[in-house]
Amino acid sequence: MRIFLTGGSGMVGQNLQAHSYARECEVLAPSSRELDLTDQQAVLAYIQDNRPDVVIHAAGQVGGIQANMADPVGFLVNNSLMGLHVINSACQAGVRHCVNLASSCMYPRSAPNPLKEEQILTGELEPTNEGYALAKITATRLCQYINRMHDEVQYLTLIPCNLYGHHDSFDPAHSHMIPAVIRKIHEAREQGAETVEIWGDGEARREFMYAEDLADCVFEVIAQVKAGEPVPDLMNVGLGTDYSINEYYQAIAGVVGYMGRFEHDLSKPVGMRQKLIDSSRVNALGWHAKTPLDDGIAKTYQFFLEEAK
Ligand SMILES: NC(=O)c1ccc[n+]([C@@H]2O[C@H](COP(=O)([O-])OP(=O)(O)OC[C@H]3O[C@@H](n4cnc5c(N)ncnc54)[C@H](OP(=O)(O)O)[C@@H]3O)[C@@H](O)[C@H]2O)c1
Ligand SMILES: C[C@@H]1O[C@H](OP(=O)(O)OP(=O)(O)OC[C@H]2O[C@@H](n3cnc4c(=O)[nH]c(N)nc43)[C@H](O)[C@@H]2O)[C@@H](O)[C@H](O)[C@@H]1O
Repeated sequence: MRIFLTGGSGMVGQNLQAHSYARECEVLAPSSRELDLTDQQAVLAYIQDNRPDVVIHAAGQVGGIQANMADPVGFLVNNSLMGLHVINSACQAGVRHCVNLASSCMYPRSAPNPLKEEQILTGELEPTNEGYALAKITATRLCQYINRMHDEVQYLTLIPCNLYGHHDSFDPAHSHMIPAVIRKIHEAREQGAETVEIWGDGEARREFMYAEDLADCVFEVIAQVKAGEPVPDLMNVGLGTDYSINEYYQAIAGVVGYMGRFEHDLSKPVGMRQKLIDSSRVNALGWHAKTPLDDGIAKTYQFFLEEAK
Protein backbone atom coordinates (compact mmCIF):
# COMPACT_ATOMS: atom_id res chain seq x y z
CA MET A 1 0.00 0.00 0.00
CA ARG A 2 1.35 3.43 -0.97
CA ILE A 3 0.88 6.15 1.65
CA PHE A 4 1.40 9.87 1.09
CA LEU A 5 2.30 11.19 4.54
CA THR A 6 2.43 14.94 5.10
CA GLY A 7 4.40 16.22 8.10
CA GLY A 8 6.77 13.24 8.00
CA SER A 9 9.57 15.13 9.75
CA GLY A 10 7.33 16.21 12.62
CA MET A 11 6.69 14.52 15.96
CA VAL A 12 3.57 12.66 14.80
CA GLY A 13 5.03 12.01 11.35
CA GLN A 14 8.21 10.43 12.71
CA ASN A 15 6.21 8.28 15.14
CA LEU A 16 4.02 7.16 12.23
CA GLN A 17 7.06 6.22 10.12
CA ALA A 18 8.55 4.28 13.04
CA HIS A 19 5.41 2.14 13.41
CA SER A 20 5.58 -1.50 12.27
CA TYR A 21 2.57 -1.05 9.98
CA ALA A 22 4.40 1.71 8.06
CA ARG A 23 7.33 -0.61 7.45
CA GLU A 24 5.02 -2.87 5.45
CA CYS A 25 3.99 0.04 3.23
CA GLU A 26 5.59 2.35 0.68
CA VAL A 27 5.59 5.71 2.53
CA LEU A 28 6.10 8.92 0.57
CA ALA A 29 7.02 11.68 3.04
CA PRO A 30 8.33 14.77 1.22
CA SER A 31 9.69 17.55 3.43
CA SER A 32 8.33 21.08 3.22
CA ARG A 33 11.35 21.97 1.06
CA GLU A 34 10.48 19.21 -1.40
CA LEU A 35 6.74 19.96 -1.35
CA ASP A 36 5.30 23.14 0.15
CA LEU A 37 1.73 22.19 1.05
CA THR A 38 0.59 25.81 0.79
CA ASP A 39 1.24 25.55 -2.98
CA GLN A 40 -1.99 24.09 -4.40
CA GLN A 41 -0.67 23.28 -7.86
CA ALA A 42 2.39 21.52 -6.48
CA VAL A 43 0.25 19.44 -4.10
CA LEU A 44 -2.19 18.36 -6.84
CA ALA A 45 0.62 17.51 -9.23
CA TYR A 46 2.42 15.48 -6.54
CA ILE A 47 -0.66 13.42 -5.73
CA GLN A 48 -1.56 12.89 -9.42
CA ASP A 49 2.02 11.82 -10.22
CA ASN A 50 2.41 9.47 -7.23
CA ARG A 51 -1.13 8.06 -7.01
CA PRO A 52 -1.16 7.10 -3.29
CA ASP A 53 -3.73 4.63 -1.93
CA VAL A 54 -4.00 6.60 1.34
CA VAL A 55 -3.18 10.16 2.37
CA ILE A 56 -2.32 10.83 6.02
CA HIS A 57 -2.34 14.56 6.69
CA ALA A 58 -0.06 15.18 9.68
CA ALA A 59 1.55 18.44 8.56
CA GLY A 60 0.79 21.76 10.14
CA GLN A 61 2.04 24.91 11.75
CA VAL A 62 1.85 23.54 15.28
CA GLY A 63 2.81 24.90 18.67
CA GLY A 64 1.86 25.61 22.24
CA ILE A 65 -0.27 28.39 23.59
CA GLN A 66 2.52 30.98 23.34
CA ALA A 67 3.24 30.13 19.68
CA ASN A 68 -0.43 30.39 18.76
CA MET A 69 -0.81 33.75 20.48
CA ALA A 70 2.29 35.08 18.70
CA ASP A 71 1.14 34.20 15.17
CA PRO A 72 -2.65 33.82 14.78
CA VAL A 73 -2.39 34.79 11.09
CA GLY A 74 0.14 32.05 10.33
CA PHE A 75 -1.77 29.42 12.31
CA LEU A 76 -5.00 30.30 10.49
CA VAL A 77 -3.63 30.81 6.97
CA ASN A 78 -0.98 28.08 6.77
CA ASN A 79 -3.07 25.38 8.42
CA SER A 80 -6.13 26.31 6.36
CA LEU A 81 -4.18 26.26 3.09
CA MET A 82 -2.44 22.97 3.91
CA GLY A 83 -5.65 21.26 4.94
CA LEU A 84 -7.63 22.51 1.94
CA HIS A 85 -4.90 21.74 -0.60
CA VAL A 86 -4.05 18.25 0.67
CA ILE A 87 -7.62 17.07 1.18
CA ASN A 88 -9.19 18.71 -1.89
CA SER A 89 -6.33 17.64 -4.17
CA ALA A 90 -6.58 14.07 -2.87
CA CYS A 91 -10.26 14.10 -3.79
CA GLN A 92 -9.59 15.62 -7.23
CA ALA A 93 -6.92 13.00 -7.88
CA GLY A 94 -9.30 10.17 -6.94
CA VAL A 95 -7.59 9.05 -3.72
CA ARG A 96 -10.10 6.81 -1.91
CA HIS A 97 -8.82 7.04 1.67
CA CYS A 98 -7.58 9.99 3.73
CA VAL A 99 -6.83 10.37 7.45
CA ASN A 100 -6.86 14.02 8.52
CA LEU A 101 -5.47 15.02 11.93
CA ALA A 102 -7.38 17.73 13.77
CA SER A 103 -6.97 18.79 17.41
CA SER A 104 -9.01 18.98 20.61
CA CYS A 105 -8.43 22.75 20.66
CA MET A 106 -11.16 23.04 18.01
CA TYR A 107 -13.89 22.42 20.61
CA PRO A 108 -15.81 25.35 22.12
CA ARG A 109 -13.92 26.78 25.09
CA SER A 110 -16.82 26.31 27.54
CA ALA A 111 -18.36 23.08 26.22
CA PRO A 112 -19.09 20.51 28.96
CA ASN A 113 -16.33 17.89 29.34
CA PRO A 114 -15.70 15.20 28.30
CA LEU A 115 -15.98 16.70 24.83
CA LYS A 116 -17.92 14.75 22.20
CA GLU A 117 -17.60 15.01 18.41
CA GLU A 118 -21.12 16.45 18.04
CA GLN A 119 -20.13 19.50 20.13
CA ILE A 120 -17.96 20.96 17.35
CA LEU A 121 -19.19 24.45 16.31
CA THR A 122 -21.67 24.67 19.21
CA GLY A 123 -19.96 27.59 20.92
CA GLU A 124 -17.22 30.23 20.88
CA LEU A 125 -13.66 29.06 20.47
CA GLU A 126 -10.68 29.54 22.78
CA PRO A 127 -9.19 32.96 21.81
CA THR A 128 -5.55 31.89 22.36
CA ASN A 129 -5.72 29.35 19.49
CA GLU A 130 -8.83 30.44 17.52
CA GLY A 131 -7.00 30.70 14.19
CA TYR A 132 -5.64 27.17 14.47
CA ALA A 133 -9.02 25.86 15.61
CA LEU A 134 -10.81 27.48 12.65
CA ALA A 135 -8.32 25.85 10.26
CA LYS A 136 -8.88 22.45 11.88
CA ILE A 137 -12.66 22.81 11.73
CA THR A 138 -12.47 23.79 8.04
CA ALA A 139 -10.42 20.73 7.10
CA THR A 140 -12.69 18.50 9.18
CA ARG A 141 -15.82 19.77 7.46
CA LEU A 142 -14.16 19.43 4.03
CA CYS A 143 -13.58 15.73 4.72
CA GLN A 144 -17.22 15.28 5.75
CA TYR A 145 -18.54 17.10 2.67
CA ILE A 146 -16.33 14.98 0.39
CA ASN A 147 -17.69 11.81 2.01
CA ARG A 148 -21.24 13.00 1.34
CA MET A 149 -20.49 13.84 -2.32
CA HIS A 150 -18.49 10.70 -3.16
CA ASP A 151 -19.85 7.34 -1.99
CA GLU A 152 -16.66 5.50 -2.94
CA VAL A 153 -14.31 7.46 -0.65
CA GLN A 154 -13.64 7.58 3.10
CA TYR A 155 -12.01 10.79 4.37
CA LEU A 156 -11.67 10.38 8.14
CA THR A 157 -10.74 12.98 10.73
CA LEU A 158 -9.09 11.99 14.01
CA ILE A 159 -9.19 14.57 16.81
CA PRO A 160 -6.24 13.92 19.15
CA CYS A 161 -5.88 15.42 22.61
CA ASN A 162 -2.58 17.16 23.41
CA LEU A 163 0.41 15.03 22.42
CA TYR A 164 4.01 14.58 23.58
CA GLY A 165 6.84 12.14 22.99
CA HIS A 166 9.91 11.41 20.88
CA HIS A 167 10.67 14.08 18.23
CA ASP A 168 8.65 16.75 20.08
CA SER A 169 9.84 20.37 19.99
CA PHE A 170 11.61 21.54 23.16
CA ASP A 171 12.07 25.10 21.94
CA PRO A 172 10.42 27.30 24.63
CA ALA A 173 9.16 29.74 21.97
CA HIS A 174 7.06 27.03 20.31
CA SER A 175 6.74 23.99 22.53
CA HIS A 176 3.69 22.56 24.22
CA MET A 177 3.58 22.26 27.97
CA ILE A 178 5.20 18.85 28.59
CA PRO A 179 8.38 19.38 26.52
CA ALA A 180 8.64 22.99 27.76
CA VAL A 181 8.42 21.86 31.39
CA ILE A 182 10.87 18.97 30.85
CA ARG A 183 13.44 21.49 29.60
CA LYS A 184 12.64 24.03 32.35
CA ILE A 185 12.90 21.53 35.18
CA HIS A 186 15.97 19.81 33.74
CA GLU A 187 17.77 23.16 33.50
CA ALA A 188 16.64 24.13 37.02
CA ARG A 189 18.11 20.91 38.41
CA GLU A 190 21.34 21.35 36.44
CA GLN A 191 21.70 24.96 37.61
CA GLY A 192 20.63 24.28 41.20
CA ALA A 193 17.69 26.69 40.92
CA GLU A 194 15.52 26.75 44.04
CA THR A 195 12.26 27.48 42.24
CA VAL A 196 10.61 26.79 38.87
CA GLU A 197 7.88 29.03 37.43
CA ILE A 198 4.48 27.52 36.56
CA TRP A 199 2.42 29.47 34.03
CA GLY A 200 -0.90 30.52 35.55
CA ASP A 201 -2.42 29.03 38.74
CA GLY A 202 -1.70 25.49 37.53
CA GLU A 203 -5.33 24.47 37.94
CA ALA A 204 -6.06 24.21 34.19
CA ARG A 205 -6.44 20.58 33.16
CA ARG A 206 -4.99 18.82 30.12
CA GLU A 207 -5.15 15.37 28.56
CA PHE A 208 -1.72 14.53 27.11
CA MET A 209 -1.27 11.30 25.12
CA TYR A 210 2.04 9.72 24.07
CA ALA A 211 2.50 10.34 20.31
CA GLU A 212 3.43 6.70 19.63
CA ASP A 213 -0.09 5.74 20.79
CA LEU A 214 -1.62 8.12 18.22
CA ALA A 215 0.49 6.51 15.50
CA ASP A 216 -0.83 3.11 16.59
CA CYS A 217 -4.39 4.41 16.43
CA VAL A 218 -3.95 5.87 12.93
CA PHE A 219 -2.82 2.52 11.54
CA GLU A 220 -5.48 0.57 13.45
CA VAL A 221 -8.11 2.79 11.83
CA ILE A 222 -6.53 2.38 8.38
CA ALA A 223 -6.40 -1.41 8.80
CA GLN A 224 -10.09 -1.53 9.77
CA VAL A 225 -11.07 0.72 6.84
CA LYS A 226 -9.08 -1.46 4.44
CA ALA A 227 -10.82 -4.54 5.91
CA GLY A 228 -14.19 -2.98 5.13
CA GLU A 229 -15.14 -2.45 8.77
CA PRO A 230 -17.59 0.39 9.56
CA VAL A 231 -15.46 3.29 10.88
CA PRO A 232 -16.95 6.66 11.92
CA ASP A 233 -15.67 9.61 9.84
CA LEU A 234 -14.95 11.70 12.96
CA MET A 235 -13.34 10.32 16.14
CA ASN A 236 -11.67 11.75 19.22
CA VAL A 237 -8.41 10.01 20.12
CA GLY A 238 -7.33 10.34 23.74
CA LEU A 239 -6.58 8.30 26.82
CA GLY A 240 -9.62 9.38 28.83
CA THR A 241 -7.86 10.94 31.81
CA ASP A 242 -6.59 14.45 32.42
CA TYR A 243 -4.44 16.06 35.08
CA SER A 244 -3.94 19.58 36.35
CA ILE A 245 -0.91 21.53 35.17
CA ASN A 246 0.37 21.41 38.76
CA GLU A 247 0.18 17.60 38.66
CA TYR A 248 2.15 17.53 35.40
CA TYR A 249 4.90 19.66 36.97
CA GLN A 250 5.04 17.26 39.93
CA ALA A 251 5.17 14.20 37.66
CA ILE A 252 7.93 15.72 35.50
CA ALA A 253 9.92 16.83 38.57
CA GLY A 254 9.72 13.25 39.83
CA VAL A 255 11.11 11.84 36.57
CA VAL A 256 13.84 14.50 36.28
CA GLY A 257 14.74 14.31 40.00
CA TYR A 258 14.15 17.97 40.80
CA MET A 259 13.60 18.68 44.52
CA GLY A 260 13.01 22.45 44.41
CA ARG A 261 9.85 24.53 44.80
CA PHE A 262 7.35 26.00 42.33
CA GLU A 263 5.99 29.52 41.94
CA HIS A 264 2.92 30.50 39.91
CA ASP A 265 3.21 33.34 37.39
CA LEU A 266 -0.40 34.50 37.06
CA SER A 267 0.54 36.86 34.21
CA LYS A 268 1.09 33.90 31.87
CA PRO A 269 -1.68 32.62 29.52
CA VAL A 270 -3.58 29.49 30.54
CA GLY A 271 -5.93 28.83 27.58
CA MET A 272 -8.90 26.48 28.05
CA ARG A 273 -9.58 25.46 31.64
CA GLN A 274 -10.10 21.86 30.52
CA LYS A 275 -10.25 19.89 27.24
CA LEU A 276 -10.80 16.25 28.13
CA ILE A 277 -12.20 14.39 25.13
CA ASP A 278 -14.60 11.45 25.03
CA SER A 279 -12.87 8.67 23.03
CA SER A 280 -15.80 6.21 23.11
CA ARG A 281 -16.06 5.99 19.31
CA VAL A 282 -12.46 4.89 18.75
CA ASN A 283 -12.54 2.69 21.88
CA ALA A 284 -15.57 0.93 20.35
CA LEU A 285 -13.27 -0.14 17.48
CA GLY A 286 -11.15 -1.96 20.08
CA TRP A 287 -8.36 0.62 20.31
CA HIS A 288 -7.14 2.14 23.58
CA ALA A 289 -4.12 4.30 24.40
CA LYS A 290 -1.63 2.25 26.37
CA THR A 291 1.26 4.47 27.59
CA PRO A 292 0.90 5.65 31.21
CA LEU A 293 1.97 9.23 31.92
CA ASP A 294 5.09 8.42 33.98
CA ASP A 295 6.37 5.98 31.33
CA GLY A 296 5.73 8.50 28.56
CA ILE A 297 7.45 11.31 30.43
CA ALA A 298 10.46 9.07 31.19
CA LYS A 299 10.79 8.08 27.51
CA THR A 300 10.42 11.69 26.38
CA TYR A 301 13.00 12.89 28.92
CA GLN A 302 15.43 10.21 27.67
CA PHE A 303 14.87 11.46 24.11
CA PHE A 304 15.52 15.04 25.29
CA LEU A 305 18.78 13.99 26.97
CA GLU A 306 19.98 12.05 23.93
CA GLU A 307 18.69 14.10 21.01
CA ALA A 308 17.08 17.41 21.67
CA LYS A 309 19.33 19.47 23.95
N1 LIG B 1 1.50 18.18 19.06
C1 LIG B 1 0.30 18.18 19.59
O1 LIG B 1 0.10 18.37 20.81
C2 LIG B 1 -0.91 17.93 18.71
C3 LIG B 1 -2.15 17.74 19.34
C4 LIG B 1 -3.26 17.49 18.54
C5 LIG B 1 -3.14 17.45 17.16
N2 LIG B 1 -1.93 17.64 16.58
C6 LIG B 1 -1.87 17.59 15.11
O2 LIG B 1 -0.98 16.57 14.70
C7 LIG B 1 -0.32 16.95 13.49
C8 LIG B 1 1.18 16.85 13.68
O3 LIG B 1 1.57 17.64 14.76
P1 LIG B 1 3.10 17.58 15.25
O4 LIG B 1 3.10 17.82 16.71
O5 LIG B 1 3.75 16.36 14.70
O6 LIG B 1 3.71 18.87 14.50
P2 LIG B 1 5.25 19.22 14.22
O7 LIG B 1 6.15 18.31 15.00
O8 LIG B 1 5.38 20.68 14.37
O9 LIG B 1 5.43 18.86 12.65
C9 LIG B 1 4.79 19.63 11.69
C10 LIG B 1 5.12 19.07 10.33
O10 LIG B 1 4.42 19.83 9.33
C11 LIG B 1 5.34 20.15 8.30
N3 LIG B 1 4.99 21.40 7.65
C12 LIG B 1 4.76 22.59 8.23
N4 LIG B 1 4.50 23.51 7.29
C13 LIG B 1 4.59 22.88 6.07
C14 LIG B 1 4.43 23.28 4.72
N5 LIG B 1 4.14 24.55 4.40
N6 LIG B 1 4.59 22.37 3.74
C15 LIG B 1 4.89 21.10 4.04
N7 LIG B 1 5.03 20.62 5.31
C16 LIG B 1 4.89 21.53 6.31
C17 LIG B 1 6.69 20.24 8.98
O11 LIG B 1 7.69 20.06 8.01
P3 LIG B 1 9.11 20.82 8.14
O12 LIG B 1 9.73 20.31 9.38
O13 LIG B 1 9.82 20.45 6.87
O14 LIG B 1 8.76 22.29 8.25
C18 LIG B 1 6.61 19.11 9.99
O15 LIG B 1 6.98 17.89 9.38
C19 LIG B 1 -0.79 18.36 13.16
O16 LIG B 1 -1.89 18.28 12.27
C20 LIG B 1 -1.30 18.86 14.51
O17 LIG B 1 -2.32 19.83 14.34
C21 LIG B 1 -0.80 17.87 17.31
C1 LIG C 1 -2.85 20.65 21.28
C2 LIG C 1 -2.41 22.09 21.30
O1 LIG C 1 -2.99 22.74 22.44
C3 LIG C 1 -2.59 24.10 22.52
O2 LIG C 1 -3.26 24.68 23.63
P1 LIG C 1 -2.74 24.33 25.10
O3 LIG C 1 -3.13 22.94 25.46
O4 LIG C 1 -3.22 25.42 26.00
O5 LIG C 1 -1.17 24.45 24.89
P2 LIG C 1 0.09 24.22 25.84
O6 LIG C 1 1.14 25.18 25.43
O7 LIG C 1 0.41 22.77 25.84
O8 LIG C 1 -0.40 24.71 27.32
C4 LIG C 1 -1.09 23.85 28.13
C5 LIG C 1 -1.32 24.48 29.49
O9 LIG C 1 -0.06 24.41 30.20
C6 LIG C 1 0.18 25.63 30.88
N1 LIG C 1 1.62 25.80 31.07
C7 LIG C 1 2.24 25.85 32.28
N2 LIG C 1 3.55 26.04 32.13
C8 LIG C 1 3.78 26.08 30.78
C9 LIG C 1 4.97 26.23 30.00
O10 LIG C 1 6.08 26.43 30.52
N3 LIG C 1 4.83 26.19 28.64
C10 LIG C 1 3.61 25.99 28.04
N4 LIG C 1 3.55 25.92 26.68
N5 LIG C 1 2.44 25.85 28.75
C11 LIG C 1 2.55 25.90 30.10
C12 LIG C 1 -0.46 26.68 29.97
O11 LIG C 1 -0.73 27.84 30.74
C13 LIG C 1 -1.73 25.96 29.52
O12 LIG C 1 -2.72 26.10 30.50
C14 LIG C 1 -3.05 24.89 21.32
O13 LIG C 1 -2.60 26.23 21.46
C15 LIG C 1 -2.49 24.26 20.08
O14 LIG C 1 -3.04 24.90 18.99
C16 LIG C 1 -2.79 22.77 20.03
O15 LIG C 1 -4.14 22.58 19.80
